[in-house]
Amino acid sequence: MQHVDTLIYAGWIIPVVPENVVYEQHALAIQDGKIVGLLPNSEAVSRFSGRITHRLPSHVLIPGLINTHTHAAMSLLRGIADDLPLQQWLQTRIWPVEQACITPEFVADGTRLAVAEMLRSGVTCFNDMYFFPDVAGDVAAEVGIRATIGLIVLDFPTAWANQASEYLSKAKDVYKKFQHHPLIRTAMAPHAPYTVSDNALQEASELAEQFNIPLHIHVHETIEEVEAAEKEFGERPISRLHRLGLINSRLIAVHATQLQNDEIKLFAREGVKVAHCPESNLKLASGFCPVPKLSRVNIVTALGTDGAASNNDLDVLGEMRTAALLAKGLSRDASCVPAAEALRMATLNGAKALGIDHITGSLEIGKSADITALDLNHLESLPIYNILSQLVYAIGRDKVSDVWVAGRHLLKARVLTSIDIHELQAKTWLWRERIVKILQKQAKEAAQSSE
Ligand SMILES: CSC[C@H]1O[C@@H](n2cnc3c(O)ncnc32)[C@H](O)[C@@H]1O
Ligand SMILES: [Zn+2]
Repeated sequence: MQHVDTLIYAGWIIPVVPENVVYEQHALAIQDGKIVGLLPNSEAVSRFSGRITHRLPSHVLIPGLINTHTHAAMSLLRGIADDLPLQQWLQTRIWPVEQACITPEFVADGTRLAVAEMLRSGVTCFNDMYFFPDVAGDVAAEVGIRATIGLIVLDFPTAWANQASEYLSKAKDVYKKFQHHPLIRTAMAPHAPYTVSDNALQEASELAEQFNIPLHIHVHETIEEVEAAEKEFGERPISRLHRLGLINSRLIAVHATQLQNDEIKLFAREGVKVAHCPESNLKLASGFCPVPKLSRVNIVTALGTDGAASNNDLDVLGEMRTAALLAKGLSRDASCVPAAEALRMATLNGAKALGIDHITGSLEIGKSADITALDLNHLESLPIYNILSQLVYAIGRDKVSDVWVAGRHLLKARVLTSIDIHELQAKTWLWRERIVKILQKQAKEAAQSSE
């Protein structure tokens, strides 16, 4: 009999690795934050005794979901600008507000709000890109969620830095700050080809190489982005990134809605990973990432929500469903992105994109106990013939009951254990008041300048 920290008896376990396997009546044993046993309940009873034991007979355990692209703190901007295309949304609505309200406090409170939402949606890891990445990393560490924090680079001044050289020097500091943290990693995060110069892109790429971390960038998000680059530089952004040395296996290409066949071949050859954000792309009418073509050539495609100001939620379970339905609808092939592939995109592929698939992304012995439990004993999720079908096509994030990150129970029967939600709600209401004032002032100024 082996004594372990936690033993979870479950109705079903979908480990993701091996592929297309569903274990019924199985248990997970956890010691020191890692999975040390995955075996039938009947055997677990005599092999393990848990200091804490959970009996979840109507639940399915899956690897914690991974949000491969978000701007966490933008949760505080949810709903301030809807029904606009990307550039209008960014330039006329989002950037002016960000210019007026971004502070370390905004990022701390916004990131905590996002983390609370993500944990309650079954997300155990997120890949962030936002101002004050040091603060976002501190919040993630304090709550106990796994995160890759984007070391942002832009070519214009913001509250975080004044010019590319300052962004790059702060990137080094933030990288060092989290270098040895067990849950927090970093990635270089130049915002997009249209906001970062050749020099800064190259330097960001060199730092990614030096630090051995991913490089995360919005690219080919819309046809307008590609056409503007062709007009201005006579070159498509991916070709420019290739010329500058950024097209390699560290690259997480976010959105990638405009891909020619030669670009897909290039991505496949170089091992580029794609972060597909179907709901943000739909809402901003940005276009469609060619997921079936990418999977045909084995490009790792993961899922992201983007920020809550363009999505407008951080629901990766919802993205799985949208990704599967969108791929089928666009290809007119119902077999495209089957449920198991959608789940792999939201788990293992996210871990692969972030270079942490040796740690997380599947429920395997030796990996971190990053686990999401969903309770299926509800009218909306019965009867159960096919658990994967239920997970991807039928249920919503409200069925997420429990979440563990590195064995730590962060969501217990839908209650967050490391966030004071009353304080968080109060702070969010205060931010709403401040942001409404900013919006009113900006609307007044816009009206005056158009008179
Ligand atoms: C450098 S901090 C991140 C920066 O990105 C902006 N942003 C949010 N969503 C998108 C998107 O879909 N495409 C491009 N840029 C986006 C965000 O507002 C911050 O300014
Ligand atoms: Zn984004």
